[in-house]
Amino acid sequence: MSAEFTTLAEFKTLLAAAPGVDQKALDGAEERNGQLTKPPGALGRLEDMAIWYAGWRGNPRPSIEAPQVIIFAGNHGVTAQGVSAFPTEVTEQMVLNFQHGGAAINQLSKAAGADLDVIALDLDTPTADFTQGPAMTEAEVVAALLSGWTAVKDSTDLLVVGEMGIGNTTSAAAIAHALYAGEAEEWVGRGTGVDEAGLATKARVVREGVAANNTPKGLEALRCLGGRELAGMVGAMARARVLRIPVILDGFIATAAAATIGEEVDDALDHMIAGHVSAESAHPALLAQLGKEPILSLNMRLGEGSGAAVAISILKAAVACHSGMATFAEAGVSGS
Ligand SMILES: O=C(O)c1ccc[n+]([C@@H]2O[C@H](COP(=O)([O-])O)[C@@H](O)[C@H]2O)c1
Ligand SMILES: Cc1cc2nc[nH]c2cc1C
Repeated sequence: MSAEFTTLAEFKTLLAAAPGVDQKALDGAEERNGQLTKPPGALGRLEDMAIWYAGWRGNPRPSIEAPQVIIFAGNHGVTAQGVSAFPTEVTEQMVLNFQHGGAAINQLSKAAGADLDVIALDLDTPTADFTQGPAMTEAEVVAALLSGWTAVKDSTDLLVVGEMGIGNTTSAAAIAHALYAGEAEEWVGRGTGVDEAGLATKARVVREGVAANNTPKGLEALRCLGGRELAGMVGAMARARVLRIPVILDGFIATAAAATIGEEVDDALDHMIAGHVSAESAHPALLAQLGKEPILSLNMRLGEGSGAAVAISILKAAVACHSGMATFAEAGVSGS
């Protein structure tokens, strides 16, 4: 199959043409929700989640049978500046760990009944240090977007995209600073566990990176300040939109990646729900920018799609109630 897009402009055009929510299914799900054997609203946000899911699947009474978790891995030239508590080689070592089934995401995917795919993106060729200019060329970012685009299975009915990339909380902070201004200090956090000096270095690097790239916006922020694994996630999120597959967002890095397409196409994030708020200090502010309320708050800061993978079970519970419960009429229960 020839590549479906070869430039960022073509990618944006595909994303902008992707379908919206199925209003008929959404209305049908609302109506069904009102008939289920519970006081109105008694299942709280589970009700909203199930209706949202039904709308995107185009089915007022859906089920979740085939969740897919995809982890993208990439290396970052900006690590040369000393922005992470761990060395770059950990990215590749953790990819092997994912492949051997030894990481948290292996257990969390299994527990959620999800398939797990791991995609390592040119780990031997880190992106350029973005304090010196763009992290990626257009060809590089398009190649990573395509990896994500083609990784989503047609049969998937719920998608989690996660990442592994030493240094990528600095990339995500730089994207957030470029998109939403504020001070660099507000967007940096401890990542894998840097000390005070590391935090100050991260703020300097973010400030310099945003200035060196002339405060890029949208997909240019992804190209100039992101990394291959962020672009892989964006490609998969966009493909999911085309296939009407709902997406659960993971932590700080996944949310920053999503924000870049939110800037390009108004409603591009409507098929995405925030799985959790991570312990990375700027994640709450980033979620607020996107108007997303997280499902979980568990003080996690692992990445790998881990927080979103835990949230799969919550969404499954919501959809199971919505589609499996009896109505008042079916159960012979008196209404209010
Ligand atoms: O998902 C998050 O919110 C998150 C917060 C802190 C760290 N991480 C993970 O840690 C790595 C990046 O941390 P760092 O310190 O190298 O920038 C990367 O592999 C992420 O998956 C992830
Ligand atoms: C060990 C380790 C595991 C990770 N998983 C995601 N990011 C990570 C960073 C480190 C350092």
